[in-house]
Amino acid sequence: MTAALIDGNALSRQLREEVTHRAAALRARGHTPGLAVILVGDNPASQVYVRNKVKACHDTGMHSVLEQYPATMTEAELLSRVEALNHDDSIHGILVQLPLPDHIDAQKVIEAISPEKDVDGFHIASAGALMTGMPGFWPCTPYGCMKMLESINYDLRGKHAVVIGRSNIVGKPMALMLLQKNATVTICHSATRDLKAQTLQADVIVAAVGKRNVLTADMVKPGAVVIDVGMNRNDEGKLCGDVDFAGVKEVAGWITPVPGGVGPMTITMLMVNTLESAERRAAAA
Ligand SMILES: NC(=O)C1=CN([C@@H]2O[C@H](COP(=O)(O)OP(=O)(O)OC[C@H]3O[C@@H](n4cnc5c(N)ncnc54)[C@H](OP(=O)(O)O)[C@@H]3O)[C@@H](O)[C@H]2O)C=CC1
Ligand SMILES: Nc1nc(=O)c2c([nH]1)NC[C@@H]1CN(c3ccc(C(=O)N[C@@H](CCC(=O)O)C(=O)O)cc3)C=[N+]21
Repeated sequence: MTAALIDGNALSRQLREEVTHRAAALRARGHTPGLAVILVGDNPASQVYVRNKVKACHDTGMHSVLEQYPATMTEAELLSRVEALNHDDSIHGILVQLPLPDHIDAQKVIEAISPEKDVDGFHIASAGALMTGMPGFWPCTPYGCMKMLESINYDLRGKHAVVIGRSNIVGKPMALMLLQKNATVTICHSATRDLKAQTLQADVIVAAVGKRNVLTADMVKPGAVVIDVGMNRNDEGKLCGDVDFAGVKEVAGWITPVPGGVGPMTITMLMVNTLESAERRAAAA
């Protein structure tokens, strides 16, 4: 058996087309959606990601500003930039690219972003809204994974979902979203004793660890849905996920590739969140 591919590029194209239409409607009413991206330091991977985000804004007819600062920027300087963007009416979403240099407290910077503009969904208010089922921005990566499940009409009710990883930006919100759709959810992490015993029970597996080959074919129940969030480099320097794709695709029912899976969906959901922020703002104006 060979798994069906869930194509993040194709699904992104489809969703971005809808975003483009809704952004045009807002522009026509004088409310151009705007995203501000702040990058501190010169991490080459971060530079690629932020450029992709700015390009996605351009492609969907949204306004974007990219603010780049040297790694020597102080925390106080960064907080004052965030504060200025909180009050900038042309900006509906603020994203501070992570990781930040060690001398800056990332959580403090995230909490400085106005929750109305927290399109990353990292603010404590956004996390609380997700946990309690209140309206708020959902973190883009797990939100994109949910859209991928939706795209195959997957009914999560009563299914067993295993999330590997418990970070605040991927694993934990992923588990909450699956729970909200009535899955039975298990969260695994570095202290989990027998990962394979857990994943073999799963109808849906989300791997969000950051290590190659965390999930191999012997760990997957035939027909399961496998979503690979990981972004790693293999020995040849090529991008790869947490899943042994070649092996697992022979067992799984559906699988997401890396590249071309969750990565592009993350950027797409950032566009969706920014658009919705602008729509809310326009409705209140
Ligand atoms: N596609 C995309 O758009 C995005 C991709 N990513 C990628 O996803 C991956 C995860 O990111 P992120 O959540 O930020 O990473 P973190 O490093 O914050 O979290 C990794 C998690 O994996 C757990 N873990 C580590 N080793 C094991 C193991 N052997 N078995 C089970 N669990 C383990 C850790 O456990 P513990 O808590 O106990 O330490 C932790 O909870 C990375 O590769 C990252 O690059 C991230 C964001 C967006
Ligand atoms: N405040 C903040 N918000 C984030 O959302 C955020 C962040 N910081 N820091 C880093 C992680 C990582 N991340 C990715 C987004 C897209 C791809 C992506 O588009 N990947 C392409 C390949 C890109 C390439 O070729 O390198 C793919 O998978 O097909 C990857 C990773 C967002 N993150």
